[in-house]
Amino acid sequence: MGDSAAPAAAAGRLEKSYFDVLGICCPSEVPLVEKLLEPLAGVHKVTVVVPSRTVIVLHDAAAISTAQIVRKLNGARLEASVRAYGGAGQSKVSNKWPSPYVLVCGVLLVVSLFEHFWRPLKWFAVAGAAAGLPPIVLRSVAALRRRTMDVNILMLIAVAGAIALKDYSEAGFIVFLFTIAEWLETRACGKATAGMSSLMSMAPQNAILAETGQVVATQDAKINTVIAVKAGEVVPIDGVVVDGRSEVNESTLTGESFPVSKQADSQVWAGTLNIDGYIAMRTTAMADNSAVAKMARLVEEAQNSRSSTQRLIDTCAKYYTPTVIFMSAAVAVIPVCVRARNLRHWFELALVLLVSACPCALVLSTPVATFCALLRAARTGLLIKGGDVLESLASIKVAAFDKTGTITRGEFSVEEFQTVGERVSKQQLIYWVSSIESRSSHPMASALVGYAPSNSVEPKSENVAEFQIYPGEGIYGEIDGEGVYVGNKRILARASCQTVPDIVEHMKRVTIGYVACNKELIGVFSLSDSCRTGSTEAIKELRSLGIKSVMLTGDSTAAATHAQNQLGNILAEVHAELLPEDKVRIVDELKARDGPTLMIGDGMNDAPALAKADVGVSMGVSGSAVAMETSHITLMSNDIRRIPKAIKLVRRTHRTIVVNIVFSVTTKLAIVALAFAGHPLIWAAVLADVGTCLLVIMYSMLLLREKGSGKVAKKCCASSHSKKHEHSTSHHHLLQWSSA
Ligand SMILES: Nc1ncnc2c1ncn2[C@@H]1O[C@H](COP(=O)(O)OP(=O)(O)OP(=O)(O)O)[C@@H](O)[C@H]1O
Ligand SMILES: [Mg+2]
Ligand SMILES: [Zn+2]
Repeated sequence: MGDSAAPAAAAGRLEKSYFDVLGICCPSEVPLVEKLLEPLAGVHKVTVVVPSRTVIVLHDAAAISTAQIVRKLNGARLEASVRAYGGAGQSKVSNKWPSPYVLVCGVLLVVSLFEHFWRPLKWFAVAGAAAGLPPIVLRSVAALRRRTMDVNILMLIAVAGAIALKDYSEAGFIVFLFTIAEWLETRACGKATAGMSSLMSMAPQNAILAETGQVVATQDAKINTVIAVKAGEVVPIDGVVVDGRSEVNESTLTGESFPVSKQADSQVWAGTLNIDGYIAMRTTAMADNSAVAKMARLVEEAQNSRSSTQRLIDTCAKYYTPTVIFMSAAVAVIPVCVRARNLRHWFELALVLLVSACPCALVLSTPVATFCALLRAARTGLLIKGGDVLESLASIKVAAFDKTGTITRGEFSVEEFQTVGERVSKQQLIYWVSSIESRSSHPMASALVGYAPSNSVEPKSENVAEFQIYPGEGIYGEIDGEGVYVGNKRILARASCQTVPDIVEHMKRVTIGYVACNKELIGVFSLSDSCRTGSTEAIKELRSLGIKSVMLTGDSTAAATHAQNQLGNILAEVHAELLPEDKVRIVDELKARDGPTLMIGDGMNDAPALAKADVGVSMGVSGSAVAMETSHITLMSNDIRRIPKAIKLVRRTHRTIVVNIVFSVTTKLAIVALAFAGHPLIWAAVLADVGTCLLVIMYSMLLLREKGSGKVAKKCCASSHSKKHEHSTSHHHLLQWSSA
């Protein structure tokens, strides 16, 4: 909400409000809602999310209030209500029973079934139809006033036609089927809506100030406010712990339910649960900008980016309805003009065609499935940014992984640290390196900064001047009046340093860093990192899905090969010593050679490659906002096993959509074919229309259900144990440098 408000602040306060609109039963109501709201003064943008029956309105709060919008929608019998930020979904619960209209209609219809015993009972069917009609009539009138054709009007014509043909029980059945199916659809969609709103209401609405104990609205809390979170409470805003320690369950964000321990300086996220212990935390974002709020916004916006399949369907539907209505009119009128025999038959055929003009099941086939898949993915800690991404993800052939921070943990430890030559003492070298590195956010930097205190050195980033980053090489900074370069072999060339040392055998497994000053090598260090738990599993699973995995890294060939060995040589290709632009080039080559390519990176200097790939996945909830926005998918947890899972989910979604489309098209065709073949059954046409709609929704909902879940084996990759062993032995070696 805050985001969208910012640019238009001058035009008054723009607000994004959510409305639950139960009356949206068919995509054909979308234009109705748009036509209703868009002309209103103060309304800037209207978004209709059919699967969750939500209308999102961007409006100027000063010019038009939410109450006015609700009144407008309810004027068209759309059963709208405001959804409060946080407190969503209650209105859905009241839908346990169908409306009294439907119930009365049903009872009267059952009574009329006994007309064979007593003829006058047939009038009960008419009464039943009349009982169920009022909501349909009111909505038809509303639609007519807006000059939009909608399903209510089609149904009304069908009922009128059936009565004109003196087919009273048919009329009653049409009304009953239509209204009961509508209720069932609402109920079915309720689950999806509830899931969506639980995503939006994960963070509590109030926060407690740590100093005064005062309760304030989360939305009003400023950045750098210290708030208190007691055991059992949900963290209201993103922030950093300043005091206390506790275990936090982050499953709402990451989908992983094991507790994460937090102490001073740990980051905590809004929407996560403080299990035990009291923490005081300093907020680092406004409530609207917390990771969870962004996540909810992204899922909701994903609705707007329609896949190509859906665009195709929408275009077809646009021509389909008028064509069929025109045909139906022709079938009704022409026989009358040519004085054909059996006018009744032609009239029935016309009515069947008319009812079949509603393409709702086909139009719903993609968005409901997409919606459920996006929601399901979000619940397991995977933010997918649009329906179109689902489609590309389903056809991925190659997965390119960044190494540091993606396949490996990105948590380096300093193995060895040595001076070269006599220019500086080890203490001074550590001081220089750690101070310069404290300006960098590279995963290696934090290891080097953390190495200083253990050698009784305090890094001073304020003493560094002219700091510079050379992507894929290293960094430069001036300290104590000296220009110091830290980085890989490439940085030595930049530092015009002649001496390139040989590397001894045991060093070939690790990442080596060089320190140069005044065209001279003054130090070397080695860092090691280990593979993430589950990297091997993830890559194996991808292979079983027919997807080839490759590694793209800026690190040395030695370190890359070592990681490949740790993984048991399951990567099809390893490319090392790459600059960010090399990664882009290789992604391009992979796309041309092997097909649709997925790129997974930690988003820092991988951003161009992520953007180039067909699907870019960025890692981590802590990833910068930019990374989250440029990638197509954000992995909220760092578990890359979510990738093969996501691919399975989207492939399943793809199958669901195909089934939906085939099913809804064939039923419609069958009914029309049957009618032309001499069996124009109006009630069957209505049943086919509302029934397929309902089945499409329910079938898509199955995507929300877990399939063989909850069994994420917490297996450690076997090689990580042997790796630890190697570390301890390598400490005993001394570096032998053959520098001149
Ligand atoms: N701040 C830094 N301090 C020391 N060395 C650095 C620093 N930044 C980069 N380097 C060196 O440059 C190399 C390439 O860096 P780059 O960020 O492109 O890749 P990476 O993130 O280490 O690896 P990957 O591409 O697998 O994520 C690193 O392996 C490291 O040797
Ligand atoms: Mg990286
Ligand atoms: Zn329909």
